[in-house]
Amino acid sequence: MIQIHNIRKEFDDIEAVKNMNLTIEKGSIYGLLGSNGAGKTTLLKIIGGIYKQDSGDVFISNEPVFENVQLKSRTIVLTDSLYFFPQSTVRQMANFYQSVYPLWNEERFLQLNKVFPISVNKKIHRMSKGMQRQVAFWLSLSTMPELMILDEPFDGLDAVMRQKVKNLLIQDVAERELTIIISSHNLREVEDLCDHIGVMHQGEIIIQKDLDDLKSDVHKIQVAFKGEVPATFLEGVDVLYKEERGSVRMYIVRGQEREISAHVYGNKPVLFDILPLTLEEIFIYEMRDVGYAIENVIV
Ligand SMILES: Nc1ncnc2c1ncn2[C@@H]1O[C@H](COP(=O)(O)OP(=O)(O)OP(=O)(O)O)[C@@H](O)[C@H]1O
Repeated sequence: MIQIHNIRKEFDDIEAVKNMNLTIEKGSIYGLLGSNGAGKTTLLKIIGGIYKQDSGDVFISNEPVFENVQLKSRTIVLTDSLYFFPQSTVRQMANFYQSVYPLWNEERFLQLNKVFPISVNKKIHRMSKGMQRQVAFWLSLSTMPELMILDEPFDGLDAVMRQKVKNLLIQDVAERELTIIISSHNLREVEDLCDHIGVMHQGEIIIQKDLDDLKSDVHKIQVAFKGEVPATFLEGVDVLYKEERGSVRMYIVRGQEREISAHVYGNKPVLFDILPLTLEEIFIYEMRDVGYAIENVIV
């Protein structure tokens, strides 16, 4: 389990992470979303022990994270900039990982060559961006990590390879309780992978929920009434966003489907439809609710 208590991190005069509290259960896949500059990478680097927080505590399995060599040997942090030794081949990098990560699994490394069809003798710097990312996953998964921290991890991978990597990650979560924290702007990707979601904005977590609960808590409704919208209708709904298309109104509302439907029917609509939202839509509307302009996002 990862426990974060009241952490803060400042760069010069920017408060990148503000008084944050967060708990991530072992074996879960936690999706960290947020606007540009929200503080996601900073938070991930603090959890990965790369940055030290200015105040507060971070514990993984009850151990403090920063400068904890034991924990680092069971943690993989994959960011958008990958690092390999200059001129090294896959085999040479694998030998290095083997010397640093005590749980290195050579058998798995050899087996994964079927998933990542790259010669172990090939020099990594001569590979394409996507192939280098494949090598990063190949090496990372062979270290048998307990925690993987992934910042925009699928950039450069083709659709087939993305699916293969996702399957490997899910398999490790199911079979050996790997914990994954993943930050991505590709919300569709996060939607099929994650079980928990945290949304960051200006250094704070503004929403944190089980993904299924999050999706069952926000709905899109289309409704039309004979004449004006009844005041009693508007009083009983928590509206995140509204749009008018002639006499049909579209509302994004918070609440459970059954209660919303009962409330709308009570106001005698001439037309009513209720739909679930995608994670991408929920993100856009929730961000609007905290003042992040989306006028140009909705078309
Ligand atoms: N090394 C650094 N030095 C100074 N300021 C930094 C540094 N790293 C991050 N920041 C600042 O901290 C804030 C949070 O940045 P961070 O990279 O954590 O955001 P992010 O949510 O990952 O953004 P994005 O989605 O754009 O990648 C930003 O204002 C950024 O300019």
